Amino acid sequence: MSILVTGGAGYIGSHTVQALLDGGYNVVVVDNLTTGHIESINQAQVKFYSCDIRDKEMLSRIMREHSVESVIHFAASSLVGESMKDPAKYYDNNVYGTQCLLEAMSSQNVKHIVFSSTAATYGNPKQLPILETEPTMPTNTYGETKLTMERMMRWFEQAYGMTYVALRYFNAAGASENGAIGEDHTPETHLIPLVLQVALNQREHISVFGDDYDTSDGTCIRDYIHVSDLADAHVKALQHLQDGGTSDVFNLGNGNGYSVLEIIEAARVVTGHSIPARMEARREGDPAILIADASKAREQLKWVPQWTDIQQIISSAWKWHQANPKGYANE
Ligand SMILES: NC(=O)c1ccc[n+]([C@@H]2O[C@H](COP(=O)([O-])OP(=O)(O)OC[C@H]3O[C@@H](n4cnc5c(N)ncnc54)[C@H](O)[C@@H]3O)[C@@H](O)[C@H]2O)c1
Ligand SMILES: O=c1ccn([C@@H]2O[C@H](COP(=O)(O)OP(=O)(O)O[C@H]3O[C@H](CO)[C@H](O)[C@H](O)[C@H]3O)[C@@H](O)[C@H]2O)c(=O)[nH]1
Repeated sequence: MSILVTGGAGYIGSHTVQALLDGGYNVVVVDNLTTGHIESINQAQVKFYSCDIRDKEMLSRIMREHSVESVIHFAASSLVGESMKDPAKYYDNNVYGTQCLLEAMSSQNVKHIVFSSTAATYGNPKQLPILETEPTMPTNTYGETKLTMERMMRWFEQAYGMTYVALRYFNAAGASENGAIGEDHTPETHLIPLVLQVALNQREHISVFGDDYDTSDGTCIRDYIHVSDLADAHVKALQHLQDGGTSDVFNLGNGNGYSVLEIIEAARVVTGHSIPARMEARREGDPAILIADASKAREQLKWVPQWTDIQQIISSAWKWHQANPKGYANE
């Protein structure tokens, strides 16, 4: 029996693959390598297929050949800004891609799926910190497609009986403790790696997208969660389903909000670099504040994040970026 990981060569996927291997699982990865890196996969331990999730036939064949029992589904397009400019790409890759995956699963009688959802499903929340019961009103196409994917799973469960866990994560950050894998996106759009590129003198300054939000310092507030804690939550969610647990939705975050300016300041302390910042216009689709209440995952999945300090999280990313200033291209 194997676990199929879609998008397993990506940032969060590769860390989860490592956590699954550490947990003794057989792992099969499918990834079309649009944003992922083959170097992030240990091919001696993992069966890797260069495959697009929209290729239903190939997915079905892989599931059959490897007696796939459950799926962990990361493969998606996931940039808020891009999703506002190219919504068709997001409906095609995220919604249609997930439909193909679920159809392949039902054709092969694969029973469980753990799925990457996002805080972007909430939009601008009315209550903070955000509980899973908060209304979902996405402010961007990316969040809308993720919500559609969640709903699709609910209907597929009713029709075909497969159970799912949707993990709504907040902002992933950091790198593996042993320094083997980390975040490498081209182009990079995420705040922490961009700030660290300034510290590496690869960029002259960090742009701050809007300082006129209704927050303490006017910049957006996010809840940053370490990628290894996310990986651990996936293994726990998988075990929940394998143990007969019901389908559910869980937030994954630390419950602490940091503004863009606070992240830049924390990175100055970690790196010792002045990290010049320049105020710019708002980025389309950005909600002002996203902070998780993840007590449900703590209680029901027994998930306990280990990386709760923002300087620790940034230090872990800094270690990776210093050792791999060009990402996986270094190797
Ligand atoms: N990074 C975050 O802060 C964050 C927060 C919330 C949710 N998420 C979600 O987590 C998941 C992983 O995010 P990430 O930051 O690791 O992204 P990533 O881009 O590093 O990883 C995505 C992987 O999926 C692959 N992929 C994309 N489309 C594919 C397709 N059609 N067929 C096969 N493979 C495909 C890519 O090549 C890549 O390896 C995404 O679904 C994202 O929406 C990320
Ligand atoms: O150069 C930059 C980059 C980002 N930001 C700001 O920093 C904050 C964080 O932005 P990121 O791009 O790092 O992350 P997002 O909050 O946009 O999105 C991330 O977290 C979301 C959930 O909260 C989604 O799931 C998504 O996949 C993931 O990219 C935002 O306010 C953004 O406007 C800047 O000011 N300057």
